[in-house]
Amino acid sequence: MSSVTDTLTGTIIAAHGRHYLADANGEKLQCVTRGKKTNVAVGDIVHLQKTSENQAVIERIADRTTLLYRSDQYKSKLLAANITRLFIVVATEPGFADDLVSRSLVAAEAAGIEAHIILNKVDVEALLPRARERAGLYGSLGYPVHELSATAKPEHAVETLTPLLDGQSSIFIGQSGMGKSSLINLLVPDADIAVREISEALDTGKHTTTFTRLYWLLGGASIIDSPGFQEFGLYHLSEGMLERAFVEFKPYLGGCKYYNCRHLQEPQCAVLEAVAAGKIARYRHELYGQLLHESAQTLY
Ligand SMILES: Nc1nc2c(ncn2[C@@H]2O[C@H](COP(=O)(O)OP(=O)(O)OP(=O)(O)O)[C@@H](O)[C@H]2O)c(=O)[nH]1
Ligand SMILES: [Zn+2]
Repeated sequence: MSSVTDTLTGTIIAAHGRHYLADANGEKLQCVTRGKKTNVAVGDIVHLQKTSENQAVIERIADRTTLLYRSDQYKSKLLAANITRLFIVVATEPGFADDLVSRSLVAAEAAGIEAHIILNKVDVEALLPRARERAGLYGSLGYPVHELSATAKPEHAVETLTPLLDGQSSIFIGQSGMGKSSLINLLVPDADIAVREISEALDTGKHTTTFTRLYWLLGGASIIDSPGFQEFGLYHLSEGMLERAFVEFKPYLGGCKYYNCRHLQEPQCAVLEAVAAGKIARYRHELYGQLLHESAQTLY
C-alpha cells in the first residue's frame, strides 16, 4: 500500500490546459504543477509527489532529449517532449497547406527530430497525382513520404507504419480532416477507450479531440496524437536556427559573400543564387523570409 508521501516517476500522457495526466508504471495520476507553471509537455518524464490516491504534484521535469513547440508573438506552446519522430499527415483531400507542412518540418529540424510525411487517402484517385506531386517536393528534400489509405487499405497502412513506429517515440500532427484519428485507431485498437478514460480523468467533458495524448505501443514505443491545427507559429526560432532548419540551404551556407548574410537581398548570396537557379523552391525561400520576420517580433 503506497503512502501519500510517495515520490514516483511517470510519463505525462495527456495535457489539457494546466491539467495533466501521468502514467507511473500503469498507475494513472491527475497532476498539477506547483504555482502557475505551464512548462510541462506530453511525453515529459516527471518526478511526482502523490497528494491522494489518484492525484499528484509535478515536482520536477527530467531533462528532455527533444522538445517540439510552436509559438506566436506572445507565448510558446509545448507540443511534445522526448519524441524521436514526427509524422506529418496530409491527404489527397481536403487540400493541405504547404505552409503548415514546411513549418512543421522546420520545427522538427530545429528540435532535432526526424520528420516523415504520410500521404493518406490515396484511394481518392482523381486527386492523387497532384497530391503526390506536392508531397514529392518534400520527398526530394530527403523527407520520406509514405502513401496510405486508412480506410481503403487499413492492413497495408498498419504494415507500412508499424516498422516506422517500432522503438520510437512518435507524434502525429496534421490539419483537421487528414485522417490522423483514423490512422491512430488502426495502430492503437483501444484508443477510443483510452481517450474516454483520459477525458474523464481530466474532466474535459465531450471535448475529446482537443487535447494531446500519448499511447503506448508494444515494446515501449509510443505515439502521440495531437489536435488538428490551422497555424504553426515559429516565433521562437533564431535566425541562425532558421537557416539551418531549411535542409536544402545547407550546401550553400558559408558560400555567401558576407559571413553574416541573411539570404534575403544581399549581393552574391549563395542561397539566393540557388533560388534563382531553381535549386531551392521559391516558396520555401519565401517562407524562410517570413519566419525570419516572425522571429524578430517576439514580445517575450
Ligand atoms: N477516402 C478516405 N477517407 C478517409 C481516409 N482516412 C480517413 N478518411 C475519412 O476522412 C475523414 C476525417 O478523418 P479523421 O480520421 O477524423 O481525420 P483527423 O485528421 O483525425 O481530423 P480531426 O479529428 O479533425 O483532427 C473521416 O470521414 C474519415 O473516414 C482514407 O484513407 N480514405
Ligand atoms: Zn546568403
